[in-house]
This record gives sequence, C-alpha cells and structure tokens, in this order.
Amino acid sequence: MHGLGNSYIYVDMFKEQLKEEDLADLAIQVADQHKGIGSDGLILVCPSEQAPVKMRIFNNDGSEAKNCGNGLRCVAKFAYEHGYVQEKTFQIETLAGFVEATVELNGAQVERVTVDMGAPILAREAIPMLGTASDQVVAEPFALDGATLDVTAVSMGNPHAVMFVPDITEAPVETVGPKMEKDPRFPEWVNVEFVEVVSPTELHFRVWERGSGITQACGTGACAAVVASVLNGFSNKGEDVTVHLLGGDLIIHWREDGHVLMTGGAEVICEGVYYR
Ligand SMILES: N[C@@H](CCC[C@H](N)C(=O)O)C(=O)O
Repeated sequence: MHGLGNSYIYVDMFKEQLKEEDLADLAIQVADQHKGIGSDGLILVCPSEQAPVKMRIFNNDGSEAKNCGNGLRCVAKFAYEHGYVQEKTFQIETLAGFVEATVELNGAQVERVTVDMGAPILAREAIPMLGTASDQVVAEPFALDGATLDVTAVSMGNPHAVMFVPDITEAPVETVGPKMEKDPRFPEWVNVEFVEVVSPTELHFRVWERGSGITQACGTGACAAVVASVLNGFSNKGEDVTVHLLGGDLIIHWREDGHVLMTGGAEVICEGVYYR
C-alpha cells in the first residue's frame, strides 16, 4: 500500500506469524527493489489488546520507528476494509501511543483518512536532541559542514528536524539529509525536512527520512512541518494547511487544543504471496 507514494509492504498479523528476530532482515529484503518487492519499508498490521489494531513500522534499513503518518492512514484503510473494525472512528496503537483514525468511504472503499496524531512533543530532551538547555528548539542555528542552518525540532512520536528554504527545488535534501540524519546531536537520529512557505496555509515539503532516505512523502514529517511553521510565525494554529509533498498533498491542522490532525489518501497497490 502507499500513502502519497510512501510505500510499505503490509503484513496481516491477524493471519500471519513472523519471528521477532526476523523482522529487521525481512524489512530490508522486501524493500529491496531488485531482489524483493521494493518499498520504503515494512508495516505489520497487528492485533492489539487495547485497540482494534496496532501498527509496527520498519524502515528499509531494518530499523524500527515508533510512528508513521502515511502508514497509519493505510493501516486504518486495511483494518476497516478487512473487517477488523466496524466503526468509522477507531483507535490505532503505535509504539508512540494511541491515535484516533476516522475513515471516509466511497461505497465500501476507504478513500481518505483523518488521523488525530495527538500533540507534538517540543521539549529538546524528548525529541531527543543534545545541546544547550532550552525548552523548545525553534530556528536554532545548527552548524554542519561549514554552514549554519536554522533548525526547528519537533517530535510526532518520531524525531524531525525542519528547515525553511526560499525555494524547495533548491533544497539540499541529498547532501544535508544524510549528514543531519546521523548527526550525534540527534542521539536517536532524525528525519530531515525542508519546507518552502508559499502562504500561511500552503507549504512545499521535501524529506530525507531516517532509515529510508528520500521518500515521496512523510506524514509525521508534514505534521512536524506545520507545527514548525506555526512556531516560526509563518502559519497559524486552528487553520487547515495544505502541504505539497512529492507524492501529493496532505491537509494538516494544528488544533487550538494542541492536537495535530492529518488528512489524506491511502491506496492498495497489490496483494500477494512473498517467497523468502
Ligand atoms: N514515512 C513515515 C515515517 C516513517 C518512519 C521514519 N522514517 C522514522 O524513522 O521515524 C511517515 O509517513 O510518517
């Protein structure tokens, strides 16, 4: 399945059994575009004791992340269309906690999903990010390879470093992305995002994802971009912001009560049997 071109191989853990020790290797293998299926990683759609469904997400380097916005919309579609949940609004468990998904139907098919992603985490030590004491990291100068970049750090259950650029087509995704991703100032590494502000309600976005590199879209990253845009005074809380990603658009809304809502599509590409 994919959400705006951010594709993962989804395994139905209501039916399948996989060994915990095999998961990292399996993610690397299925994601390989030459010897596997080809994807940005692996997502397990699992039973949960406290919600109708639980998501586990592995990047294409085998690392497990705590959250994935595009994955959540696809898991919501999968769970609803496979009958694992009957309500249109339901909880999904992730390693970062619980979120609430609401599906929009076209006949029996889920066409769009809104996920209440909860409140962003802004405290530096919770991102986590090393450095001088401050409650929040907003437009903080970050020296890298002789240049200084202004970084705003946001966690949506996973860490994001957001930088604003005047022209998204010139954003140094391939050069700055991999260097900042593994910079020791981010002890758990970081997803790296570049954002061009078109207007308070419209952003262009590019990402270098932790553990996967350049992807077509990153849902948690789009949420982090809008939070960063508000923190930097470019956008406003309580308004829909359209984020243009390589693979399409997301609508992100940072509500006055602190919760971030993400709305967008989710698509099935194919279903089948994987031989290892
Ligand atoms: N593509 C995802 C995020 C996947 C995990 C991320 N690479 C990480 O390691 O935190 C999204 O849509 O949010």
